[in-house]
This record gives sequence, C-alpha cells and structure tokens, in this order.
Amino acid sequence: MYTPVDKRNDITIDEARNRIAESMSKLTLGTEKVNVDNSDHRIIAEDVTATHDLPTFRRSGYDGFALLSSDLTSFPVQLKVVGNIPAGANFDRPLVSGEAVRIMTGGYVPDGADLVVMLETTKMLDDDTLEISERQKRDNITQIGSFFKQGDVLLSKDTEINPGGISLLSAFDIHEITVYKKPRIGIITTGSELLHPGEDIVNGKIFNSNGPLIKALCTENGADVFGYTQIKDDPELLRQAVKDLQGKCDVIITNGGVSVGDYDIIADLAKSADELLFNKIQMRPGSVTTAFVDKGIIYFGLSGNPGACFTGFYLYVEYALRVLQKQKSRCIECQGTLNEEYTKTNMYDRILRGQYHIDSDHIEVGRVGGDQSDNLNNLQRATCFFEIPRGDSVTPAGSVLRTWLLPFK
Ligand SMILES: Nc1nc2c(c(=O)[nH]1)N[C@H]1C(S)=C(S)[C@@H](COP(=O)(O)OP(=O)(O)OC[C@H]3O[C@@H](n4cnc5c(N)ncnc54)[C@H](O)[C@@H]3O)O[C@H]1N2
Ligand code: MOO
Repeated sequence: MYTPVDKRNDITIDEARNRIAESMSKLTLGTEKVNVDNSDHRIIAEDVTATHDLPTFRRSGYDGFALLSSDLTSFPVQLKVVGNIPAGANFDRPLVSGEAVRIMTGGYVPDGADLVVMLETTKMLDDDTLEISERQKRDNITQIGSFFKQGDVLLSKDTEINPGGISLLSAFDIHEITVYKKPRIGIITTGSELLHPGEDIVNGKIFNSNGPLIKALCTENGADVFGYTQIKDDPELLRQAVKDLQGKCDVIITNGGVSVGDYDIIADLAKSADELLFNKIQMRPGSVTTAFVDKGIIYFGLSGNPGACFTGFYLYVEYALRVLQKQKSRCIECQGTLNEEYTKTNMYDRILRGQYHIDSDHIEVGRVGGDQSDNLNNLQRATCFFEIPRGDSVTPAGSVLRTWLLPFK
C-alpha cells in the first residue's frame, strides 16, 4: 500500500555542517602510541617538547677555517692551521690567538673560535699558513639552541604531523609519540539491486561502486574502516548490520535508502534515532543526505546515486572526520569563476562536479562529465565542486561561484 511521504525540514549546507560540527565535538577519540616513522598525517594528542637544545654544539655553516675574530684587526693576516675538523669530528682543546682550523660544513667549532671564514675568501701560503685579506661580515656559526631550546614545544597537541614534523622529531631522536586513535568507521551499503563482485550482470542489477568509493575516501581521510557490508533493502538485515558495528565504531556511514521510496530503510532508521541532525539539505545532488545520532554513534546516510554519494561525502563526512580529528576540512573553500554558461535551474543550490585551473589572478571552474546525480563518469576527474545558486535564471559565464577544491586530487 502507498505510504504518504513525510514532510522533511530542509536546511542549508552551512547549517547542516554546523550541526555536524556540534555533534562531532561531543565525540572523543582515544589515544595510542605510534612509531614516529609511521606517524604521517596522524594527529598529535599531547605537546611534544625539545629534549635538548638544537643545535647541541656550535656548528659551522660553511666549509672554511675557524679562528678568533680578534686576530682580524689588520689585513692581510696570516694564521697557523693547527688541525682539520670534518663534520662529525671533535676538537679537544680551545683554539688560541694566531691559530686557525680547517672546518667543514656542519663541523664542531672549537672553543675559543668565534668566526668561520668561507674557503673562497682564503688563501694558503704554504701547507699550514693561512692568509685572510678581507674583513668578515658574518660569523657563519650556528649557535647552540638557536633553533630550539630544551623544553620548547616542537609540535603542539592537535597538530597533524607531516614529513616535516617527522624529520623534526627525528632530529631529537624521538621515536614514539602519542596520537589520537583513527576514527573507526563502519560502512553499510544497502540495495537489493547490488551485485557482489564477480556476479553476472542481469537487468535491474548493478555493481556496488559507492561502497569502494566510501571506503577509499575514509582511508584517505585518516579513518580506519572496521566494518564493511553490503545488504539488501531489508530492515532486519540493517538492524543486524548496525548491531554488528555497535561498540566498534565512532561513525557509521550508510549508502542508499534515504529517500522516500518503499525500501528506504535508512530513512526509517533515522526516524527512530536518539537525535536527527537533518534529513534534507537545500542542495542537489544529495538533497536527502541524512545524519543522526543513535546510542553514541554518529550516522551519515549518503544518497545511493553515485554523484550524490561523492558530493555528500566531501561536504559532510570529510568535514565531520576532520572536525573529529580537530582539523579543518581539507576541501578548500574559495571563489571560482565559471568558464561557460550553465543553463539548468533548480529550486536548490546545485553542487556541480568540476575541474579548476589557477590563473594569475583568479580560479577558473568548469564542468567535467555529466551533471546528473546518477552519473559517475566524472568522479575520478573532478577536482572541485562549484555551486550554481538556486533560482530560475541562467548562470552566465564569468559568474563568481562558491567553490571547494577537493583534496588528494
Ligand atoms: N519520489 C522521489 N523519488 C526520489 C527523490 C525524491 O525526492 N522523491 N529523490 C531522488 C534523489 S534526488 C535521489 S539522490 C535518490 C536518493 O535515493 P537514495 O539515497 O534513497 O538511494 P537509493 O534509492 O537506494 O538509490 C538511488 C540510486 O543509486 C543507486 N545505488 C544505490 N547504491 C549504490 C551503490 N552502492 N553503488 C552504486 N549505485 C548505487 C541505486 O541503484 C539507484 O539507482 O532518490 C531519488 N528519488
Ligand atoms: O539528491 Mo539527488 O542526488 O539530487 O539526484
């Protein structure tokens, strides 16, 4: 029997994101220790401080000679070369007036010496006599603690570590750091039309392309996919799939079944949840994207249509995962200039999958592939979204539009 459609309360993209941010900020991720070598893109859970000054010794910035600046009063001046200090070597006595040592970049500047003269501005008169003819402008010495003093914060809590940070920690011989655990995600794809990999194609059935899309996007965004399942449009199977994930996941992402059809089982689950965040957004595609909280887990119900699923992930799930990890979205919001007229109109803002080019003074955006929400021919190629404002007028070329540059593209 036909069931009347619920009236949904539609909200803007920004309002939906605000509701997500508020809910995500109530979740906390545990912490764990990881090896620094494996910490790229992990989020540091406590300040990491310098265990010692850096540099730990006065270091030569150039290949040349270390000497006492007080010896350079008149020119030319001759000094006796009393040793050689390659990088890594020690020099066990203070240098005294009239002496110089050959030194390499990174070499230990001996006590007493307060100046390194670059090799290019020196002359050897014989095997151990050095002549300097010019006044020196800089001492060319990197002083102890000039980069970091012991106790300085190297990387502060909630920083996303990158290879630069890994190198910094390695410079202090720090091998292990405390990071937040990765968000644990469960993915449930729904649809009686979905084939399993390797099955024969038959009328009405399709391969599941959104499941692998969501899985890859979660992984790319620093989450651990704990569960992944594909079920038919059956509320009992959904209940079982949710039960299997409860207690193991921070976030459950479902796909399909959020619209108003007879088999939209996620829409029904959302209705009985502890808190509905939204189930209608003033955008296309993905207007039925849904989010709710139930038993401490945050659910995102992404649309089944591939274009809508893709768009919904970046605008809401990526954003949520980043908020959960105390980071800003990696989708860079900016203004893009439309490269050609767009004639379709809609009652909701339309988020088009596009490509961008950075010109000298602006970012140009244009469509790529089809704009229908069931068309997946541009998911690989899309590098940005841009927003065609709602209304009934054509959007002319040159319009300046809200744009999001997509990460890892
Ligand atoms: N009467 C109405 N019908 C529809 C409305 C509406 O407002 N009133 N909204 C339309 C819009 S817009 C969208 S988007 C879809 C959203 O539907 P659901 O999110 O509930 O998704 P399904 O109905 O389950 O599937 C839609 C479409 O996507 C395909 N699909 C599903 N899962 C996958 C997958 N894992 N991989 C690839 N493709 C998938 C599915 O076969 C359908 O073709 O509802 C419209 N209808
Ligand atoms: O919400 Mo649907 O994806 O617009 O076609």
